[in-house]
Amino acid sequence: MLKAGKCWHFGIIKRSISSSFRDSSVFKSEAYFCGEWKKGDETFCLRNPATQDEISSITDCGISDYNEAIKGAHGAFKSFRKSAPSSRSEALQNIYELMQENKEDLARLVTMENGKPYRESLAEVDYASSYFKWFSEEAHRMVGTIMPGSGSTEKKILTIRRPLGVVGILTPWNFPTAMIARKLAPALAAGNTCVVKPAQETPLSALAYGWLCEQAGFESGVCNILPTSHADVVGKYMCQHDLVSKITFTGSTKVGRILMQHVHNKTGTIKKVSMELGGNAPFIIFEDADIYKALDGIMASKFRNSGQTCICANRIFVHESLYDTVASSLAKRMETDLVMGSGFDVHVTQGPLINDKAVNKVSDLVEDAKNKGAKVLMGGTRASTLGRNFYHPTILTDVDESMDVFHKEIFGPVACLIKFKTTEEVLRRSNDSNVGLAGYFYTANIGTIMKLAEDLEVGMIGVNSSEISDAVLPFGGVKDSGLGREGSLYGINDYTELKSIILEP
Ligand SMILES: NC(=O)c1ccc[n+]([C@@H]2O[C@H](COP(=O)([O-])OP(=O)(O)OC[C@H]3O[C@@H](n4cnc5c(N)ncnc54)[C@H](O)[C@@H]3O)[C@@H](O)[C@H]2O)c1
Ligand SMILES: O=CCCC(=O)O
Repeated sequence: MLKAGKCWHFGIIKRSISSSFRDSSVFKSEAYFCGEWKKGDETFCLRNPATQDEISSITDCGISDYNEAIKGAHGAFKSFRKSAPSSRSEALQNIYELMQENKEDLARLVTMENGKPYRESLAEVDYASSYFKWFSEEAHRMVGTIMPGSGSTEKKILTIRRPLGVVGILTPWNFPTAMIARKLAPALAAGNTCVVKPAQETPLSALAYGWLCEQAGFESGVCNILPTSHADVVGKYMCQHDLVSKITFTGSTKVGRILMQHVHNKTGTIKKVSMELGGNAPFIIFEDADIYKALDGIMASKFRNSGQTCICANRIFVHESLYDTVASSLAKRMETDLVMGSGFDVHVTQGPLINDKAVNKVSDLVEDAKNKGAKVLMGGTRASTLGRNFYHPTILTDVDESMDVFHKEIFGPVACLIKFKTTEEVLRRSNDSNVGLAGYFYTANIGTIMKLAEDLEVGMIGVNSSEISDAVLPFGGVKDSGLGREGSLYGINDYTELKSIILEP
C-alpha cells in the first residue's frame, strides 16, 4: 500500500535498516540523475507488502525532474555514443561483479519492497547480474555486413549498428531488479543513455542501479533513475519527449497499450518501442508425460513469486486419463512444499501479493470461477491472519472457458486445472487467448513436440521444462504480449539502428 507524503517514522527506520546491510550504500531513497543524488521536496512512503511497515520516504519525481534528467542524458549521449566498446564492456562487467559482491544486500532490498522469499530474491539478483555479464560480451559484437550491390560487385553496401540516443525504461514491481537489468544492460552496451522510471512499489532495487553505475565507472548522466508516484503523467511525458529516442516497457498489456498510444500520438515524436507485456501461459500435460517431472514443473512455474510472474502457468491442461492423479498429487505437493509468511523467514516459500488490489483481483477471479462451476480442491480464501496481502495457495478444478480465470492473467497462487481429450482440442483451447508469452508442455512423443512447437501461439516454449528464464534466451511474446525480444544474441539489436553506407570505387 503506497501513500503520498512522508513516512512518519522515517528517521528511526532508516537507522535500523542501515544496520541490517553489509554495506548500506546500496540503500538509496533519493533520485539519481545528472550524476547526482537529489532529495526532492516531494516524497512518497514505501511500505513492506508483508507487514505494511514503513520502509522509507522516497523522493517523488515530477515532470520537471524528468525533463532535467532527459536533457542530461541527451547531453551525456554525445560522448557516450563514441565510447570504446571495450570501456562499455568493462563497466558492465564491473556491474556484474559488484552485483555478485553485494548479492545479499541487493536481495534484501528486493524482499523488503516486493515481499518475495529471500532465496528467490537471491536468485533474482543472480539472474539480473547475468544480463550485465552477457551484454558486457555483446558490447563487442555490434556487427554489420558488407554486401555487393545488385548491379555491380564493385559497388559495396555496408551496414553498421549505431546507438539510438536516450532510452526511456519503464518497469514493473514483480522482478524489480531483473526487469531493469534486461533493458539497461543492452541499452548501455550499445552506447545509449538511459532514464529509468521504476514501479512506485519497488524503487529501492532500481535506485541501487544508480549506485552500481557510479561504482562501475559510468559517466555522469549516462544512467538516471527517477522514482515517481505519478506514473501516468510521467509515462506520457517520456513517450512524447522530443529527446527520447526509444521507449522500452515491461508491464501489463493494458498499460502497454496506453504507452503505445502516447508514443504514436500525432503530436508526439516518432520513436522505437519495445513492449514486454502480460501472459496467460498454457501448461499442458499429455497422456504420455512424465507426471513427476510435470508436477515439479507446475510447482516451479506456478508458485514462483507467489504466482506473480509473467510466464507463470496460468491454465493447466491435463489429459483426462491423468486428471484426478495430477489434482491429488498436486494438492499433496502444495501441502508439504508451500509455506506462507514473511520473505525473510527462511522456511517461507510464498510471500504476500504486492498489494490489496492484487489480492482483490485474485479473490474476484476465484469467486467468479466458483460461481460458474469450478471446484475448490485447496485454498480459495485470503490468509488474513498473516496480513492483508496474503492469499492461500489454491487449486481450482473443472475450470473452463466460461470463467474469467481462463482468459485473464491471474497473477496469484491459483492453479487452474482443465481437462482435455485430444491434441487438436488442447491446441485450439491453448491458443484461445489474445496474449501469447510463454507456454509449456510435457510429453515423450516427438510428433506432438514438433506439432506444438510449431503451432502453439506463444513466444517461448518449455518442452518438458518449466525453467526457461536465461540471459541467453530471446525473451518476448506474440499477439498482445508485446513487441521485440530481450536478452540473447538478438537483444542488443532493439537498442540500435542499422545504418547503410553505399560505397562506389
Ligand atoms: N513480458 C514480460 O517480460 C513481463 C515481465 C514482467 C511483468 N510483466 C507483466 O507486468 C504486469 C505486472 O506488472 P505491473 O502490475 O507493475 O504492471 P503495470 O502495467 O501496472 O505497471 C508497469 C509499469 O507501468 C507503470 N504505469 C502504470 N500505469 C501507467 C500509466 N497509465 N502510464 C504510464 N505508466 C504506467 C507502473 O508505474 C510501472 O512502472 C503483468 O501483466 C506481467 O505479465 C511482463
Ligand atoms: O515476470 C516476468 C519475468 C520473469 C523472468 O524473466 O523469468
